[in-house]
Amino acid sequence: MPTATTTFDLDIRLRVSDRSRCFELSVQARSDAPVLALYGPSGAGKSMTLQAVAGLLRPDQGHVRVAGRTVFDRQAAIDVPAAERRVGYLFQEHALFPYLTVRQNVAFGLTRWWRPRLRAADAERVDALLESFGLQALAQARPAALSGGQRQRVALARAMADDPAVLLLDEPFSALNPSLRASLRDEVAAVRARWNIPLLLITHDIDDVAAIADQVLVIDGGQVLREVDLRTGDSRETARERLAAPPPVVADAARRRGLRSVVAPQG
Ligand SMILES: Nc1ncnc2c1ncn2[C@@H]1O[C@H](COP(=O)(O)OP(=O)(O)OP(=O)(O)O)[C@@H](O)[C@H]1O
Repeated sequence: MPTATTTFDLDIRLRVSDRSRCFELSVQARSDAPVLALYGPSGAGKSMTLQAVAGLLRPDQGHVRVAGRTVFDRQAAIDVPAAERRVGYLFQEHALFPYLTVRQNVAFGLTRWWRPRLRAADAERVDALLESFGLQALAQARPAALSGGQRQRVALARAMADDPAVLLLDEPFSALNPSLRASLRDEVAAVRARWNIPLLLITHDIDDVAAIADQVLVIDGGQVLREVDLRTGDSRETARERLAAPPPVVADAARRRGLRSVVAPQG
């Protein structure tokens, strides 16, 4: 059973269809890992899962509990709006507002259309984030004038502005030059440690998983096929081989028994 403060307690069931195709998502997971990764190929259902956690997509059935708080429960008719979930979201392309300065981008989530000026406490937090992310000198710059790494730092600072309980990262490194990826993975890991905030990361890149994940849910066809805990037993290299192995046929049955157990690798 999950504890009252389990970081992620997910039971997300959702069916989407258009005229020619239909996709069923059924993801059940519980985790207290500092960095949880959903790892799988294109079309596996990773983004849908992340969107359901963020409140950008409403499941048909199930529940979403984040840091001990129920933000969605179909049966209990709970559906907390995205803006009130205390979930920071780092988008794939970082999605910075091109006409806003770095400071305005970071502050964006703290302003409202009826209150465009920052409150004093919020302004202090924005300044602290700019300092913490080494962005003070760039505060008045626009995104077009920044490097890929600097843009990621702005996006991370913006995601942290509203004091989230968790951070969701959607393929955070895929838009970056390969030579930057390694250092930015380190940077994300450092941010996580500095702010002591749990991360849920989706990726199709095994190098991301090997570099920063503590626990991995291997997902394909809308289901979790295997769970691997990188903190126990094997070295990261061995775990990497296990993640690359074909999915075990017993995975589905094991998943139904409860995802806290690590499903043994086959082959
Ligand atoms: N309205 C829809 N009707 C039918 N299928 C859909 C619909 N919307 C999304 N899908 C399918 O759902 C599946 C899961 O999509 P999702 O975006 O979650 O995948 P993903 O694992 O994040 O992939 P990627 O890494 O490419 O972003 C995909 O196969 C997608 O084509």
